[in-house]
Amino acid sequence: MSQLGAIADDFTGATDLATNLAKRGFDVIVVPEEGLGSVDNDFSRYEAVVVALKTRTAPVAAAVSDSLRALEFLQSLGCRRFYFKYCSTFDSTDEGNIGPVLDALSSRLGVHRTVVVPSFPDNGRTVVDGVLYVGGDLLEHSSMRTHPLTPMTRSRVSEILQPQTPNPVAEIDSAPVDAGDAQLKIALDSQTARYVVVDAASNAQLGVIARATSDDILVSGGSGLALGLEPRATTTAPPMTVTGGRRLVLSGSASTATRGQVAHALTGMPALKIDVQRLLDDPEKLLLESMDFLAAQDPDAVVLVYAVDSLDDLILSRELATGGIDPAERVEWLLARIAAEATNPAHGFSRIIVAGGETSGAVVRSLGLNSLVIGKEIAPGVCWAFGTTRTGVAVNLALKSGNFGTEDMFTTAWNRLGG
Ligand SMILES: Nc1ncnc2c1ncn2[C@@H]1O[C@H](COP(=O)(O)OP(=O)(O)OP(=O)(O)O)[C@@H](O)[C@H]1O
Ligand SMILES: O=C(O)[C@@H](O)C(=O)CO
Repeated sequence: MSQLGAIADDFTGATDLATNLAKRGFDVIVVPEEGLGSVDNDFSRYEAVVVALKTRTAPVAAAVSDSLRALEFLQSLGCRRFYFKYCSTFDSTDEGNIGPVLDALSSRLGVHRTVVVPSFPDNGRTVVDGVLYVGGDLLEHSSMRTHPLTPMTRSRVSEILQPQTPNPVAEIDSAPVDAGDAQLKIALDSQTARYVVVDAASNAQLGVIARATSDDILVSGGSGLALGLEPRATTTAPPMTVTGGRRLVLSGSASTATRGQVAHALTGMPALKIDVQRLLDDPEKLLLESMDFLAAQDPDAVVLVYAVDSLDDLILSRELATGGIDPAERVEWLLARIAAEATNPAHGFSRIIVAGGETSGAVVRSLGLNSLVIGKEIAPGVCWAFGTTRTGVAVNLALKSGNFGTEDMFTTAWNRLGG
């Protein structure tokens, strides 16, 4: 069987998908965009390769060209089946990139029909009658409505995707899914639309969709669809390397779950909140002060640097944003620079949890990681990973999507790392 090649539109999404592939027994590696040209790596032993891009909120042309470059890389490895991973809450406005990237990938691959399956029931994301729910609430009534970058104000997946593509988007409800994979395949094969949103509210239904599309060259969705793939024989992959350096949490996420995790961590963890006004005024000075703060903490403590503990922080940032400087970019810049400085042996941090997809992309870019080996699952869609920075420092990272993970995750995830 040839390798599965996946393209994820953000970094936490890539490790989310890799977590679920590993759960199905796949020996899987995540390759950040910077690693695509790396000649040092041999990815041939992996059963699945997930390319991590930072294209979710990129300009459309850049998202398309990066995705095609990732596809060419995966084809050069010999992959013949592809999985385009986007967010289980879609995270894409009318100007968004999911439609254009699907158009580009399917045209390049000569594919006439691709399923659209955002469901991830283990994290409460389900599609019923074409409508996306988050923990039982309509997507448009969930916290995604106020997301700083990709506010979701509709819930019907076809209505979100259709404005992004000239190709028709159809829907298949749960009846053919519940009739089993042969019936679903007939229903899919009778579609003339290029994209077909398929209902799924359980892992059993995702299993049916995965079997019905097992011959498809291209599938698309959240990471949940991977939980439906046929399990592989137990992997013979060596265990992930565990480092022993200092521990850090970098949170640039404003999501509801992250704010709960920050509040929980603040009850016992040394913490530094980013002062956005000072970040806009003198970013280099704030970086220096942040590093002084880290250096002053007990080396055995987990240290937290965070951007948001209340939605009021985002309102304040909007008020402060002047002169074309984007506070969100500045926050990403600061957290990424802190990660790079903190992993310098002089500071000694090598175990880091990063909260937020965009934030994770900025941090992984800044560290210059060429690949991420996947370790133990921490929570649905979140795992430990291992990589080596461009300066040769071995690090363990957990990249956490904004709304994933238990409230005590910043304190307890370390227990899953072992070592
Ligand atoms: N105080 C702030 N003011 C303005 N922007 C901020 C502030 N704090 C964080 N941000 C920005 O908000 C964005 C949060 O996006 P990110 O993807 O990292 O988290 P998320 O949306 O919660 O996670 P996910 O995409 O995984 O659901 C980042 O660009 C971050 O820099
Ligand atoms: O699919 C999800 O919900 C996550 O992997 C994600 O992409 C959030 O950024």
